[in-house]
Amino acid sequence: MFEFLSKSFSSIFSSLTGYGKLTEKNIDESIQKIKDSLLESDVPYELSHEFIADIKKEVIGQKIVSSLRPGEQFVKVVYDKLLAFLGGEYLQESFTFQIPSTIMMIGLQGSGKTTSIGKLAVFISNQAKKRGKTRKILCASVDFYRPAAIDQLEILAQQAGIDFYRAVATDPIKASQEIVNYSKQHGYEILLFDTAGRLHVDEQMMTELDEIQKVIKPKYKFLVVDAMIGQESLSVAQSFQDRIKFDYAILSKMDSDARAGVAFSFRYALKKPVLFMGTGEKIDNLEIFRPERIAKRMLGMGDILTLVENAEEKIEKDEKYSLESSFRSGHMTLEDFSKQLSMANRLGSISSMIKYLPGMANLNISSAQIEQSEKEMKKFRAIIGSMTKKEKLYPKILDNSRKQRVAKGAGVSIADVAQLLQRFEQSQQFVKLLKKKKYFN
Ligand SMILES: Nc1nc2c(ncn2[C@@H]2O[C@H](COP(=O)(O)OP(=O)(O)OP(=O)(O)O)[C@@H](O)[C@H]2O)c(=O)[nH]1
Repeated sequence: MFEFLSKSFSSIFSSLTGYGKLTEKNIDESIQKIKDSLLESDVPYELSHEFIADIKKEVIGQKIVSSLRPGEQFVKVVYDKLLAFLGGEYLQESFTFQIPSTIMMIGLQGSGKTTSIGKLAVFISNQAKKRGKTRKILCASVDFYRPAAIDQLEILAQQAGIDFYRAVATDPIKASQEIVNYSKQHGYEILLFDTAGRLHVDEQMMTELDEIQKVIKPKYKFLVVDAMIGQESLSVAQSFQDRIKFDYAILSKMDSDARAGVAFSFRYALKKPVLFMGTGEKIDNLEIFRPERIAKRMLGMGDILTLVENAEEKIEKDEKYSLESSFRSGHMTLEDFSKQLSMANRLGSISSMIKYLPGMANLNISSAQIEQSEKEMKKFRAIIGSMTKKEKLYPKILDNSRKQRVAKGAGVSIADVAQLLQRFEQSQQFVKLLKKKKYFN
């Protein structure tokens, strides 16, 4: 999703860092490259132009700070501007829903409203759990337009472990009142309310949504926007804003190969914060939209923190293992390595992890290479699984006969065992390097 921008941004910045000072000529070249990459990633022309004009104004009028090299100073200007575009004053690190509240989902058909209800339910439940609480959450739908939509919500509610109510009335307005009454009577703290979308912005849909909101009086109105439809989603969002007004947006399908244009433009164009982004079809594929982190990802600075958080969410408490701690300490044993491999397995594919790592956007890793690495990872886990605890702690004791035993146990060749040990050694070097570079200080 963000790789496209980061690739061109990182190439600009590495070319600029070579210069002793910023001249108007090399600034112009770099600025043109940024503009091209914005346009290619589907940012509307006027927005790209505005972004670039601001940067130029700032860089040219700026004195070079002595502690920064010119290239670094340029990066800083772009980063600050990017941050303002992505989030401005709204730089949320977390978000808590008020209790009680009704959350209304609006958006075009297929934008991801129903899926996002399941994801929000999991998000709210997990947040409460962290504080030792449980939340009474109900979901319901008035999507009588697409017959399977209500059944889909019922299935999602089961997966998310929340309650579901099917209204008896089949008129959207009457059903809305019925759902609100049911929710109040049963003391629900959160009501997640799904509405019908249409394939295009449509007057009938807007009128219906407006009537519904008058009945249910939502505390939060979320517009769900499919990031895959690109620039057009901005005008769709504007239509919803004009007629219904929404409080926040959720950008869904950010895992797709959609270009980053919507993420870049939404906040600035609509003057409404993006609160979450959907990063997959599964119920836990929801991330808070954190402008700082996204700006860094766009600039190719990676996002280890998000990776660590994903890991922490997915790993059971008793076996919780922090990737960060071995990175911080600069030490890693084979046991750590093995835990990281199984954690990576639970986190998803290597390809989905790679985008979080600094500098990776530049590497041009092919899907064949990723597939190969995934196979290797499986093999490595089997090999480590065949080792004794002592061997895992002190791999140096693995002489030929031990290696043979381990290979046999894992059903691999002795060369595979040697390869694993070599990889482990490289990872150790990498972790030491991170420590040395004070990556985490
Ligand atoms: N890859 C990916 N797929 C998603 C994401 N969010 C939703 N989807 C998929 O998009 C499709 C449409 O999602 P729905 O939640 O049914 O969309 P909706 O807005 O409720 O659609 P209607 O009920 O028809 O109005 C489904 O196949 C979802 O699995 C996401 O973040 N990533």
